[in-house]
Amino acid sequence: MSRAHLDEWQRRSFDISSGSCTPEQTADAYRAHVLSIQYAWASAELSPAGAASLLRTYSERYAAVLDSDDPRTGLNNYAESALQLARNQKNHSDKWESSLTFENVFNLPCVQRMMRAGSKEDALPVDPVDVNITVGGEICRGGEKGSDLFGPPCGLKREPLAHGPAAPPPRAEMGRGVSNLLSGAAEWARGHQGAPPHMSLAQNAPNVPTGSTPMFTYNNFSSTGRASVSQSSVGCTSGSNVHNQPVFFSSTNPSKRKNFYSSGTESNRSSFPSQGEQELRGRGRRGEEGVSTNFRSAREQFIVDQQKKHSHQGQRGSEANVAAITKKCLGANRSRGAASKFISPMPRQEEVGNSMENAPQDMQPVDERLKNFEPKIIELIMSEIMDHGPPVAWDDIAGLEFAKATIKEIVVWPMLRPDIFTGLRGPPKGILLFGPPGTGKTLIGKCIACQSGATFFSISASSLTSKWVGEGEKMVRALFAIARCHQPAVIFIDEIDSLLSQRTDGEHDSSRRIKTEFLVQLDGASTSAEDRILVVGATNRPHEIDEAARRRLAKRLYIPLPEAEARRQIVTNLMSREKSQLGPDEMENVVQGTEGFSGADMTQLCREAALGPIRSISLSDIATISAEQVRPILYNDFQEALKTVRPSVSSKDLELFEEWNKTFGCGR
Ligand SMILES: Nc1ncnc2c1ncn2[C@@H]1O[C@H](COP(=O)(O)OP(=O)(O)OP(=O)(O)O)[C@@H](O)[C@H]1O
Ligand SMILES: [Mg+2]
Repeated sequence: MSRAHLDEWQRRSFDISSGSCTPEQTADAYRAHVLSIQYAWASAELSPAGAASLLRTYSERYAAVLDSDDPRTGLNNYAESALQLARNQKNHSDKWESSLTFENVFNLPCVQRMMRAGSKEDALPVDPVDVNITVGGEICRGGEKGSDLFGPPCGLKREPLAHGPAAPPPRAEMGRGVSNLLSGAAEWARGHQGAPPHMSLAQNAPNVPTGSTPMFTYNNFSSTGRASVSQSSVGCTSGSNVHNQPVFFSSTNPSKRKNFYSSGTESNRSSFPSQGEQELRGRGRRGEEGVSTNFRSAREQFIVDQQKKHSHQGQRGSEANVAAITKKCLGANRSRGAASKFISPMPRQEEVGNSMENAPQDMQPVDERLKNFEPKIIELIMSEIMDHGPPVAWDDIAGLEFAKATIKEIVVWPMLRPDIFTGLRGPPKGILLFGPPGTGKTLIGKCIACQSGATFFSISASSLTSKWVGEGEKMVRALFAIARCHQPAVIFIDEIDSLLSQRTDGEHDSSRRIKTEFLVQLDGASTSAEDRILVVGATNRPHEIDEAARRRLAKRLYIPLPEAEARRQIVTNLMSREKSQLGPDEMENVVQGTEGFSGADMTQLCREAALGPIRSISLSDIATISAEQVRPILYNDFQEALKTVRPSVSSKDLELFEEWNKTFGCGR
């Protein structure tokens, strides 16, 4: 060990053995010893055996200081010290002071209302019953039974129920906090309005009209069971509003806890509506009262669905409206991410109401052929899958002359002159664009969308397959049905391999059904010969496509890597939009140097080269330099870019595509 290390070691050893150090200092010294040993061992200043022995010794001593129960020599009381420190810290809430005082709390409208209600023996004009509890058929009131659980609000006088109206409690007794005051006032008021004999626990200014039935009753509730009931999710069948808030219940006896949830006489139960009904009624009431409810449990939804199923035809329109209002995102336009807002798949109560009244007529399915489809599916396809995107012209696609000519022949002309393209000249129902990644398949799809004049449905396979079980087939059926209503139509399915991959034994049933449905639709079994619907699929994994699907996608066009001329065109196109100086020879060199590049690789190369002029600016100038002062893109930038941008398609992959093209492709 070096001399400096030894000095340090010595000093710490004295510290430890002197006996005058605090446990913290001793622990620090041991810890420092351990680190020094680790360091010396790592830098080979100590033999492994020596290091191991020292480490063991000092780690044990260090641990002994940490774990010691003796507050004088050990650190085990560190938590206490930490708490002590934390206690001394002021936080924001310490500075907060309530603006409510004993005086002004009586001026609050709700308190005034309660006090008026109490004195008039009227029903309380305040909101809901939050807790209705029968205890063994007796009246259980705070302070009389289970006072710990349903204890009286602090400082409130209790009046027996049998007593007539009494004066409001004195102010001085109500002064221990607003919540106590409110619940206390409610409790007090309850005593004067002839509450039913089964009910006597009110936390939130309850209002229980005579004859109301509690949702839960408790027969065996013991006064010794300690529990705190804040506000409860239990409701009553009266017209009261119900707040869904938790019951916090802790009983020393588990059977009591069970009784809390399950007890209730048969007669009680038989007179109750089912819980589901109650929940629905409760929610219906909430809807009437304008309290928005975003959440529905699966059970509630099931009940609603059942009701819908059995209701009359007129409901269909309202469902359409619901779907129209509940705009969900699917397919390419769906925005995702942490910041994107969650959209519930269910319509909110108020939306249902509004939609029935306000939705325009055109939101409803107009075509007879669509009447068997759920409006929400129709709306999804109509609003999200039809996609026109940014304009792309045929000239924007470099090379690929054969593919472009074929597509024009199949897609564009028949759309323009359906009268000529009949019989044997009729266009195929499906075409497949296949080839290595980044060669322009999706670009062609966008171009068809802009140039064909047809209604264009751009749908990603995932938006069909990721739907709930059973929805996928419906989506496919609806897609074709809608396309039929909007002829001429092109259905473009990017990455079609994920939808129509070969069927295997182990695959999920739902994806198999989607595939089958798609094949049926593609086959035209449910479409007539006159239908002008073209399916265009694009894939870079053609060998994964099911043979049945392959047959139906009759025109299979290979979209190869761009040839020299096409590469030149891509660079020329992109450079024409920038400030660049590339002589003909230099251009030729770039073209020759990019053999095997895809269209996407070429684009990437140009982007990289375009950064060259920026990189040549010094850091101090970058903030101030004007756009005109940035030098043009030069051949040198391409040379530099070529050092980092590599072709993304391997020659082995290329062979596979060529092979597949020879076997199944329709090119020359
Ligand atoms: N022939 C081309 N002409 C002009 N640009 C092209 C061409 N091919 C590719 N590109 C460029 O590459 C980008 C990617 O192309 P595109 O998305 O169409 O590839 P793709 O064949 O669909 O790839 P993938 O199989 O991976 O989906 C395009 O946005 C375009 O900038
Ligand atoms: Mg693509």
